[in-house]
Amino acid sequence: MKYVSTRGSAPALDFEGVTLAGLASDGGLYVPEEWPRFSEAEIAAMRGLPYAELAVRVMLPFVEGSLTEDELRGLCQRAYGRFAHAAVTPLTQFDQQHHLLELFHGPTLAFKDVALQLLGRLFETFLARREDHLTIVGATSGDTGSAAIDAVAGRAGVDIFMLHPAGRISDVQRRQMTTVKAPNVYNIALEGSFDDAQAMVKRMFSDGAMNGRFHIAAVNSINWARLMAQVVYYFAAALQLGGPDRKVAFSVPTGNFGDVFAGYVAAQMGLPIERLIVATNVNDILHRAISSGDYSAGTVEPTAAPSMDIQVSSNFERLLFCEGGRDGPALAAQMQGFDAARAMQLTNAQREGAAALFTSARADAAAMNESMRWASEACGEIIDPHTAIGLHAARASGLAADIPVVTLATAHPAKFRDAVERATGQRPALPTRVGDLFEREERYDTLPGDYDAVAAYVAERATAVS
Ligand SMILES: Cc1ncc(COP(=O)(O)O)c(C=O)c1O
Ligand SMILES: N[C@@H](CCOP(=O)(O)O)C(=O)O
Repeated sequence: MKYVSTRGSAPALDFEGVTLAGLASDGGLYVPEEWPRFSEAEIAAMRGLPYAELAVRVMLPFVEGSLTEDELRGLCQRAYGRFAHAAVTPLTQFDQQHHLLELFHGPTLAFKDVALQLLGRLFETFLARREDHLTIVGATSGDTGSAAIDAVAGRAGVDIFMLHPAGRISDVQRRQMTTVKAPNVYNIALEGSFDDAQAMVKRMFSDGAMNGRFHIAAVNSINWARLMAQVVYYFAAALQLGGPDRKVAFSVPTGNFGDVFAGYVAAQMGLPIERLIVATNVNDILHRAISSGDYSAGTVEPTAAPSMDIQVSSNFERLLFCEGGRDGPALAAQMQGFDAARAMQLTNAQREGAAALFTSARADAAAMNESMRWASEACGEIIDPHTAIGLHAARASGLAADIPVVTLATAHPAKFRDAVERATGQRPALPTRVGDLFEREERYDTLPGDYDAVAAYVAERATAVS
């Protein structure tokens, strides 16, 4: 399997190459040269498989040439062995039509664990084959950071520098990162928004001075391996609800467009999907882009669903590439225009291509709170604010009653206890697997929103490879 950059001028790489590269050298994102496709019979034969085995079946075509089936199986068994639920991503039911895919049974209580538990092990496997040292630089609005740190803390050959927007994530999210003591973990509270942090991470990949000395690597969803692992749970849910004989819709709380793009990949691989609903909070650039073609970034507004407080959504570029005729140079020009103006219009092909599978909805604070209350009062389920936004969009979707709609539950409600308590009057308890989070000492540095300050901080602490 070869991977190409969305901007057309970086070299094509194999799976090992893209996993270690993160962002492509031309600033683009890697996507498979073509989508592997399963027949209906092949998908039907996946019914009833344990999660780790399903993961092997779904991901094998993507790792071809870099991992054997047995190597992939060993990695999946170890990664998913750490989940607190035997089904890894269990499905529960709200009512006749609506279902909840619980993605928060991993060590750090959010869907990010599904991919990052695997990615940490992929790094370890590939590093064992070469003399190298990775300097992971990541940006987080709260959940990627803790999942990535859990996945690589204490591992040889890796340092991780994680930037979060100072004061804009929940106390549980912050402590899950800043109380980790491993010497290879560096937490930076950045004065600015998640978008500022993400822009700095991308800039570091194209900074010759940093790249020349360090092997900069990515744990954000710019790294293809993140999305690949997330494709699996779309298959898991659809198979339980009658797929491939029956179409299923998914409602996905969205920020960086990674999770919902994984659903798009599942559809390209042959999984019958009726609709992918892109659910945003008031930081609604993706809702505007899908509904009217207007991709223009405003100022980030802090909300009670902070992990989705994102305006510049990195994986949207992957969709624009795939639905815009896979024309790298044209997309590079379009993205340069966006970088300069922070605004662009989708082309007709991009709009129409997206409209074939995606719809969107936006939830403000009132809608989000009403959704948490409905789940609690009508169904006895406590859900987190991000999931509530997905559920709001699912219930507003107007899909025919015989189409099952699965809302992705992207975080455990205890990660956002204050917001959940405000909406429902109930304060979710932290699961015992996160231990004595509030007794542990925190360790992090605060830096100004200035690229040079962040680059100097990393350069002083990272391990040079040349
Ligand atoms: C809890 C939670 N829900 C939803 C999202 C949005 O996912 P994505 O960025 O893949 O669209 C995030 C962060 O990205 C998150 O942490
Ligand atoms: N919501 C995310 C933001 C980063 O997204 P990623 O999927 O690109 O890593 C977070 O929790 O950090």
